Amino acid sequence: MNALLGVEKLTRRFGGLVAVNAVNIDLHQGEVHAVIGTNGAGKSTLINMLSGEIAASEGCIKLEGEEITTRAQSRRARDGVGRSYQRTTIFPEFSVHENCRLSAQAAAPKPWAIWEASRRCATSNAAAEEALAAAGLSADAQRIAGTLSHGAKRQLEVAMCLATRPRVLLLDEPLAGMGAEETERMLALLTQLKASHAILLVEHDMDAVFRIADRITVMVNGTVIATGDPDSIRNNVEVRTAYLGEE
Ligand SMILES: Nc1ncnc2c1ncn2[C@@H]1O[C@H](COP(=O)(O)OP(=O)(O)OP(=O)(O)O)[C@@H](O)[C@H]1O
Repeated sequence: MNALLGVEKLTRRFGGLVAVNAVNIDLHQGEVHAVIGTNGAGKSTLINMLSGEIAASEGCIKLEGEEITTRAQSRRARDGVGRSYQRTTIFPEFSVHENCRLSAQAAAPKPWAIWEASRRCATSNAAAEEALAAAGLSADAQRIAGTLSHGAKRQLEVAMCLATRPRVLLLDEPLAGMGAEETERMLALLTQLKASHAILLVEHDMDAVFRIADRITVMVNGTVIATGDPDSIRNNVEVRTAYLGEE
């Protein structure tokens, strides 16, 4: 099966530091592909290059076989690459629904075309409602976003990403700071979403990663040292030594 998002030899340098070094990674619809690694391994830099937030120094990114390496972030979002952030990015004074609608509108082909506002609004409203339903937040649509629990805020971020109708979801630590129950809810959501999306998951919660991931890529100092299913990664001697801290 062809990758929805394919990455070849992707590299990013910051001055003399090679933060991401010739990384190859394939994301397929129907799979949660987790990227793990110690602090500073290059995981966020990798996501930032895939979403178009920062430019690659070298290498190639293809969406359904078409090269998008130098495409602007806004265009990538329209083309189906959606992302969530490590830190909460919601507007706390706005309702849950408004947060999603704004996200949908920002990803619309002409977000600045105010003379088309009502038509755009209808489209964005529909996208927001669909996204809230998918994320299990419909009942909270009219709540002020800032009053949600931490876990529900992270779910809202995923919903905001879904409101842009992506095919690829790039999720940067969606479980950070969550309690056990919130974690379960998010894992159930990701399991449901993978049927129709390719998901890249950067996450420090190893129990969750090994439970939910179909494929795991391990990075150390910018370089991929292993990729495989959870069992092969668990039993990989290099990974156990370099990352899981075993001799
Ligand atoms: N804008 C930047 N300028 C200079 N160096 C940077 C920049 N962004 C990241 N780095 C460096 O690149 C390396 C990789 O950082 P990155 O944030 O991608 O790691 P990470 O695996 O996401 O870490 P964490 O798990 O702590 O979030 C680190 O050494 C970091 O200090």
